[in-house]
Amino acid sequence: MYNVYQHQSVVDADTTLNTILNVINEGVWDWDGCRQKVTRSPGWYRMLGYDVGAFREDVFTWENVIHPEDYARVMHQFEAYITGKINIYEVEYRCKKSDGSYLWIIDRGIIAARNPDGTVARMIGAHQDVHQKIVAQNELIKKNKLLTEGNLSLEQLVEQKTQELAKKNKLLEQKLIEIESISNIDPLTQIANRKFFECELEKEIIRANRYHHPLTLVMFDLDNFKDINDIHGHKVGDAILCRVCELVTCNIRDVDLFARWGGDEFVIIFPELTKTQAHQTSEKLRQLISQHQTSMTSAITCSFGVAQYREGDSINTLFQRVDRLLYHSKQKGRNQVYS
Ligand SMILES: Nc1nc2c(ncn2[C@@H]2O[C@H](COP(=O)(O)OP(=O)(O)OP(=O)(O)O)[C@@H](O)[C@H]2O)c(=O)[nH]1
Repeated sequence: MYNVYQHQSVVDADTTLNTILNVINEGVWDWDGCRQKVTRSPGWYRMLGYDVGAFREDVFTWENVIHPEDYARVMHQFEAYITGKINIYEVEYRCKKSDGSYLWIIDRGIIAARNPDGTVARMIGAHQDVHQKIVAQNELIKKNKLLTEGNLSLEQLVEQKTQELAKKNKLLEQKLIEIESISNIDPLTQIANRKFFECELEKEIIRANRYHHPLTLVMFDLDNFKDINDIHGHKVGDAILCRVCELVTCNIRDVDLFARWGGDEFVIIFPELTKTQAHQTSEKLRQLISQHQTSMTSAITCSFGVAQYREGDSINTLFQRVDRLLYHSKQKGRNQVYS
C-alpha cells in the first residue's frame, strides 16, 4: 500500500514539510540554540498580521512581541522548561499584532536536541490562536465576579436595611411607650389622669369580685381652693396642687392608685383595704396636708369621702356614694373624712 509520508529522498521530505508549514495557520518556530537563530513559518507572521519574514530571525523578535504584562510569566515557564524543572512547555500569552492590538495565543514547544553540557541545541514549537476562547473566558470571569459582588452587596444592603429597620422599630416602640405613659399622666401634677384611673378601677373591681377582696375608693377635694387662686394667683394654686400630690404619693402604698379626677379633685383606689382601713389612711393624709407648712399660703385643707366597693356596684354607683360622702364632709365644715 502506498504511504504519502514515505519520501524517496531528504529533499522530498523537506518539500513536504515546507509546504505544510506554508499552508497551516499555526505559527511554527524552530530555535537553533547553537547559532542563536529562530526560523519562523509563514503562519507565525500571518497570525500576527506581519509580512512573512518581516523580522530578524532571533529570539528578540519573539520577546518583543510578548505583552509586557505576560512577559515575566512566559519567561518563567520557558526557563523552567529548558532547565528541566518542568516537563512541558505550554503557556498562554498575548502577542503584539501589526495593528498594535494583542492576540491571545497558546505557545507549545519541545526540546529536540540538547548539547553535551545540557543546554538546548534545538527546540521546536508552535503558536496557536486561542484569542476567541480566552476573550470569552475572561468575559465570563468578569461577569461572574460582578454577579458575585452584586449578590454580596445585595446581601449586605439587605442586612444593613434590616438593622436600620430594627433600630427604627425600637425607637418607635420607645416613642409609643412614652406617648402611652404621657397620655396616662396629668401634665401638671405628674400623677395618673382620670382616663387611666377609670381603666384601672374597672380592673380592680373585677379583681375584687374574683377574690372577694375588699376595695375602697377615696375622693378628696381641696377646701376653698378658689380663694387661694383668687388671693395668691393661679401659679401659686398650681404649686399647691403639686405639693399636695407629692404629700399623698409619699404616704400611700405602691399598690394604691392615686389620680387627678379634675380641677382640685383627686381620687385614690385602695385595693384590699376595707372602708375602716381606708378611712384611717385618709385621716392620716388629711392631717399631713393640713399640718403642712407652706410659705405661699396659710394652711391648706382637704375634705374626704371614703366608700367601699359593694358586690353589684357599678363604677357609677360607687362614685355616687363617694361623691355624696365628700359632699357631707364639705357640708360638715370641710377638713374632714366621711365614710
Ligand atoms: N391653679 C389652678 N386652679 C385650678 C386648676 N383646676 C381648677 N382650678 C381651680 O380650682 C377652683 C375650684 O373651686 P371650687 O370648685 O369652687 O371649689 P373650692 O373653692 O375649692 O371650694 P370647696 O370645694 O367648696 O371647698 C376653681 O377656682 C378652679 O379655677 C388648676 O389646674 N390650677
